[in-house]
Amino acid sequence: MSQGVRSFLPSRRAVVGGLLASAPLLGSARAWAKGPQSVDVVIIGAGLAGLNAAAILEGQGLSVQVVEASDRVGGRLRTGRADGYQAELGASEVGALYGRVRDACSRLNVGLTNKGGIPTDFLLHVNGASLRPEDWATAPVNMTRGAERTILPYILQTGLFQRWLPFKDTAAWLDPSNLAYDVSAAEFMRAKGVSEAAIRLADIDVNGPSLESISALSIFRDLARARAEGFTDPNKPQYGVNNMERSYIVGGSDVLPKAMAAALKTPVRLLSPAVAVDQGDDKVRVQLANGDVLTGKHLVVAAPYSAVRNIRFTPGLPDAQADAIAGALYSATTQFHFRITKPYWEKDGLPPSLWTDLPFERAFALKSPETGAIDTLIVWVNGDGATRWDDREVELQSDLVRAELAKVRPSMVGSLEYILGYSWGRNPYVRGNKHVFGPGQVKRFATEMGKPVGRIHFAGEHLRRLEHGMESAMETGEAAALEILEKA
Ligand SMILES: Cc1cc2nc3c(=O)[nH]c(=O)nc-3n(C[C@H](O)[C@H](O)[C@H](O)COP(=O)(O)OP(=O)(O)OC[C@H]3O[C@@H](n4cnc5c(N)ncnc54)[C@H](O)[C@@H]3O)c2cc1C
Repeated sequence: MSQGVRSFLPSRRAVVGGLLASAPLLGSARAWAKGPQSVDVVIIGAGLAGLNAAAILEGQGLSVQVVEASDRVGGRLRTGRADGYQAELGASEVGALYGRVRDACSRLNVGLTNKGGIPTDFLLHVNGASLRPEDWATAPVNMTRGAERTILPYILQTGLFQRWLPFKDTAAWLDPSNLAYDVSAAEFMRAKGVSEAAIRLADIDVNGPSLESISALSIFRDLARARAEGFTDPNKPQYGVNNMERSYIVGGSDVLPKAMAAALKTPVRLLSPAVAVDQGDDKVRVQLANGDVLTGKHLVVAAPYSAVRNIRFTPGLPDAQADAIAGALYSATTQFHFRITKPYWEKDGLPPSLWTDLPFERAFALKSPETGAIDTLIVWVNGDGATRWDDREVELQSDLVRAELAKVRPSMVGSLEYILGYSWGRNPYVRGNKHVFGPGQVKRFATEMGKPVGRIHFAGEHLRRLEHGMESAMETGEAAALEILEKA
């Protein structure tokens, strides 16, 4: 971890620790009531960002009403449960440096475990041929060139960008000297002499719509953060088998946001999408889809900018915020969970997981940490690949996945039972897995897009500075709460 980050974190945590120490955090069980019409702070969105802001503000004696568009709290923490099977459909890995998430777990008696699904080796399926990773460098279907040929396709994207990483400090992505990297990642690769064949393969793993549409600086930002967390080896994939330490929430990721919501004095108002915001001199009015109006002295908008796009602001927001909202780019992600009923890899003698250039992209066969048996297959599609299928229900998409798997790997036929799936691109209140910057967007609005506009404050992972994932949601919720407390 860079010195800059290390020196930053304790002071922030100390401030919030002090605030939370006085917070009455255990609420009683209650029904989801309609709630008050007028409060100190209205918060739009009951993901970790909104819930953390609410906890801090309530802890300081302010009255808070969180409104949530969907029928549940947690946003991108979503645990599916079906037929005795528990599936994380959103966030699951709690990084070693997630101070705020870990702190919230410990205050709310939410358990963490280090036991998660254990990854297994990949079979490659590229340009119509199946092959083992050890045969990749010399395979005729390997169309990459020169030194690229020795880099496994699932390491190409992170491996190359990690080798080129121009900064190690997690905060440096906002340094004006790094704006030269705010260009299309694909263009950046071409300028480095990377072949079109390698760009095509690297695109499969990009956590953004595509390498063409995402800024190289956006990738460098994430890699600098992943590096702080222990992902330092460019020869290993970012997922699976590297040395990053992780924990998982006992009972499922959604246990944490549920506990955070239950600890609030005023229950979260579910099924209440905010549709319009009117800011006056001394208050902000928030109109919900059912016509109800809530009034707050302040507002925290803790919904993804992909959803904030559908909220009308009067007066209109300044250019930086308006541009950031209109241009917000999210990586679609769809997952399909299968129970493995027969060890298909014993039939064909090949590695259990699959990495492919086919529409379903990747299939992770996971070993149970309890039994050691390989019992789960998670098919995970990212970016434009996921968007391509998002015109149909996930159940229909799962039929396509099964048909593709059968073509590539006949031994899988009759060995898998589909349990459940989820498309984040189809969720109208999120529209993707995470926010990324397009070429030129860091320069255009990264430093301005989260600044308060009068009584309106912004939070959510899209405004992350030093952190990522769940921790960034907590970080930005905390920042919005502190902005309001400084004024109150
Ligand atoms: C598949 C997947 C895997 C991930 N894996 C990890 C991981 O392993 N580790 C990690 O740290 N992070 C991971 N993440 C990222 C992490 O989940 C997010 O960074 C974090 O949860 C975002 O929190 P948030 O509060 O900013 O937004 P959200 O969780 O999206 O919450 C925003 C809320 O606002 C609501 N909303 C939207 N519009 C309105 C409206 N008009 N009115 C009222 N409410 C509205 C939404 O319904 C939602 O509940 C993953 C995400 C996904 C999708």
